[in-house]
Amino acid sequence: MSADLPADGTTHTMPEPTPEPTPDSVVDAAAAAAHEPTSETAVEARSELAQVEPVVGAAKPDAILVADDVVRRFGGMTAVDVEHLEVQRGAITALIGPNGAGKTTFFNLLTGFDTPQSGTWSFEGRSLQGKSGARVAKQGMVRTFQLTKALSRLTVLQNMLLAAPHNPGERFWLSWLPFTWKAHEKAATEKAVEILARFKLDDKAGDYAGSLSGGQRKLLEMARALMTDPTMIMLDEPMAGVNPALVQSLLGHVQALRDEGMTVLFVEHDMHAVRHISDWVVVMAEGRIVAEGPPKAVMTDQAVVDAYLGAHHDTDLGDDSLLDPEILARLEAEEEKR
Ligand SMILES: Nc1ncnc2c1ncn2[C@@H]1O[C@H](COP(=O)(O)OP(=O)(O)OP(=O)(O)O)[C@@H](O)[C@H]1O
Repeated sequence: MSADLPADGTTHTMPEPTPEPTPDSVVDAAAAAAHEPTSETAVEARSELAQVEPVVGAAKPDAILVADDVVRRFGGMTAVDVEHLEVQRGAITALIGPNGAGKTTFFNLLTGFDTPQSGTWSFEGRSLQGKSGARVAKQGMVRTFQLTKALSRLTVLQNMLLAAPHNPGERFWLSWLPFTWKAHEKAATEKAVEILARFKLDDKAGDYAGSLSGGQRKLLEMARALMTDPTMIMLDEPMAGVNPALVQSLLGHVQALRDEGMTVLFVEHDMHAVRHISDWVVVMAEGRIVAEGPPKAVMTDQAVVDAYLGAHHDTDLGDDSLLDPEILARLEAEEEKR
């Protein structure tokens, strides 16, 4: 992780232009949204989750992340009080809830960017308690960061290289051996360009990250995380501030990660972004998990409706107008198949 990243996991964003929808982004979205699972893990995860009872704290057949009694208080206020959560391997799990529900705090705790008053949690059977964000990432659980001011002054490629693991240039004694870091830099650059191409950002490699549109920044955040070949990717509000045309493309990219066998957990407060792509939805309100289950079941759960309506009366539980009708039809057809 870069020293430029804030230690407390907070984020800073710069004002950004809203890009016009382009035919390319829509075509790209259509291709991505039509993506069918290609990994056995993803197919298995789906069918295993279909057998799980949608109750809070439900055991998962193949849990990759397990959290118990995680409590975080700020002064007298309890921001997070999660009794038990299991996240299924190979699936997309959405952590949703109204503003102030404790999602970001819980996310920061799990990824080593904040410390709870109590609690235990483990990833692939190994405890993550007390481990720093960098150690958590080394174990294969990698989170995205919103572009900080410092990172936006670097080029897209420099951002990617900063995220590369085991950069020998960072180690004093290795920095004296040019052949070591040159070979590493070459390999890292090739990998970065390959990942950027996947997100159609390769032609932006030399541009300042701060010049990217909202949607392109989100893609760069995902691309950076992939530099470490994670087993599980944790996305921090992947759709926030993104132009509707690119939302579809982003959803497709998130699905593609899952369909290649990665486990995805993402935090989002907007329901519409969640219901078409998630295999499982976990809902937080006032620090606690109030519901979990498949998207359809969760959206009609009274505790969820109450939590959202209690937090803001004008919350829209699913604005499909953000989705292109053709993409929406495909997503709905996929949902039906599940
Ligand atoms: N560093 C902090 N100091 C004091 N209170 C905090 C701190 N961080 C979060 N909180 C409080 O904890 C509660 C949960 O906040 P959190 O940001 O985790 O919610 P959230 O569900 O992510 O909300 P949003 O969707 O608005 O981002 C809120 O009441 C918030 O004000």
